[in-house]
Amino acid sequence: MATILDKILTRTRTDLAAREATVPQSRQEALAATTPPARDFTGALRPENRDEGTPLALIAEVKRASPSAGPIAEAADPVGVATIYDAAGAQCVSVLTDGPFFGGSLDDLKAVRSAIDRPVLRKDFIVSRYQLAEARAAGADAVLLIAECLPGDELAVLHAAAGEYGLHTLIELYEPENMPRVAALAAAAPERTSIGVNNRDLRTFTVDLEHSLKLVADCPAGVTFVSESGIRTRKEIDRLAAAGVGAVLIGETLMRAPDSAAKVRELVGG
Ligand SMILES: O=P(O)(O)OC[C@@H](O)[C@@H](O)c1c[nH]c2ccccc12
Repeated sequence: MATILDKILTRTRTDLAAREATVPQSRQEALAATTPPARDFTGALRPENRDEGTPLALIAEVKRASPSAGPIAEAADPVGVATIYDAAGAQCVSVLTDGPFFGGSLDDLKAVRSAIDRPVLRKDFIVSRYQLAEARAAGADAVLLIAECLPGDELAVLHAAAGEYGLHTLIELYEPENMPRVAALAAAAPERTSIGVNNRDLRTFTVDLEHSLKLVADCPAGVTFVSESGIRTRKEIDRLAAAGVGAVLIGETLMRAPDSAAKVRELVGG
């Protein structure tokens, strides 16, 4: 049975081919080369760059909709949301740029990047070098690479290519069997790589925080471990922090909060 991830990847490849036919790779490369340097996404998550008493770092996500939740905040203004995250003290901002399944766009990312001074992550399903050039050309400071989407040496190839563009990488995994190759890549480039474990099983959409609590033990020293998805309460965050989780990636809880600044402070405030 085709999982949601299979469906997303099929669509991603179709849309990518269309973009490549309109704006050639060479053009994206040229745009990327003239984009102001990337901000230090990986460094921003480190403990020395957080206020005293903050349990861990926050990557706050701009997310209008998702396959698991349906519409979340379809009319949300990405710049307005990101500005609130920034002012409330999130260390980094993640912007979904997938259109068909998450209602996002590269224009959202561009607008957010120029409105705030925090590092910005392009959250998408990256399967080719073209998308890396495109990310940097749009101003992204970091990209998500998903181990389950990049079998064999594809993950290592794109991770190296991201480095060439000056992009930092958040490497995500769900399947524990992917941890060894993810950990090896991160340990070899800890200044530009973090590891994220998704708590959401993309086959069933079930969320289980225990998933990252189990895998944090396998994170190499000096690499920030990010727990992703389904995080709702300060209690959960304190528990993750106590287990050695260095950062959390939160979308839905913040997007749905009537006062997202207050929610940021409640979740990660000192
Ligand atoms: O909205 P949540 O449950 O807080 O989750 C955020 C983030 O972890 C989730 O959006 C996500 C994690 N990995 C992904 C990969 C692609 C798209 C989205 C995601």
